[in-house]
Amino acid sequence: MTETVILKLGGSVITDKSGECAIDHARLHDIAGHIARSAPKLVLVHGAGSCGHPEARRYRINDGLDTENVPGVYHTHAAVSRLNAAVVGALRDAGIEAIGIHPLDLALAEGGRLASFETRHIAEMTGHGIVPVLHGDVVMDRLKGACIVSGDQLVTRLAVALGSRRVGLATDVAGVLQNGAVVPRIDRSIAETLEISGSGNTDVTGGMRGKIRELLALADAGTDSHIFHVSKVGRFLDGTGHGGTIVTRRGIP
Ligand SMILES: Nc1ncnc2c1ncn2[C@@H]1O[C@H](COP(=O)(O)OP(=O)(O)OP(=O)(O)O)[C@@H](O)[C@H]1O
Ligand SMILES: C=C(C)CCOP(=O)(O)O
Repeated sequence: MTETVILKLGGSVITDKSGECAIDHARLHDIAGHIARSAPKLVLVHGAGSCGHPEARRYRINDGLDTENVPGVYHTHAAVSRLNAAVVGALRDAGIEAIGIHPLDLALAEGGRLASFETRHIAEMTGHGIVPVLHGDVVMDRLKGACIVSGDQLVTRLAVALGSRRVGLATDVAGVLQNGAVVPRIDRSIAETLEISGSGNTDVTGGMRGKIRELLALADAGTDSHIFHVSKVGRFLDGTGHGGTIVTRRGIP
């Protein structure tokens, strides 16, 4: 059986993160072309960038719901759903049988972590050549009312649920950087020695630090993952070198 590839497109690479829901349609067109050419069995996840992070921050979604911020559930979800429609549209224009899936509809969190997340229909879809396109989202939370679940958290959950061993995250940097140079492999002990911080733009899910936390947990569960510059999506899909970082459980061999 063909292996399922999980690819996350960072919000920073499909939107202009300094603006307000500024979608980079040219970039989406380019990425869709790479996916169409390599035609993997694929689950796509994307981040929110400027379509969701500004709303999540404005309505303080990660503080939990109170009497003031309930409308933020709608506004945050609407913003990232707009981006999801654009991603699905670009893929479909490239001839890919893509369909949008919204975590708000099928997930429940507890204290910011996914407590339940239905994935069986996603496996069915990939078996029929459909590319499900999920995204970081606002999700109802049994302890906080609501929270933001990042695309990075979804990636790790999907990889475990679908048994995927090919997990890639395309972002706006060449990989995890130390003094401007890519660190080719990191495990938990190496990560502790690096300066890994948040994003330079509005980001409520921890930027690169949040990403590495999720991916180290995935590595602990036995699956390595790859972080690379978005210009290397085609190379990741083809299995050729992407020049980025591999997050792994093992140290440098
Ligand atoms: N050591 C580091 N190496 C690389 N990037 C780092 C590092 N520390 C912090 N960063 C920041 O992390 C950013 C990437 O994380 P970010 O969350 O913005 O990416 P994304 O996944 O593309 O976006 P989104 O969360 O919207 O999906 C980089 O642009 C950089 O500013
Ligand atoms: C802010 C929202 C709605 C989702 C965040 O997902 P991420 O961009 O993958 O961190």
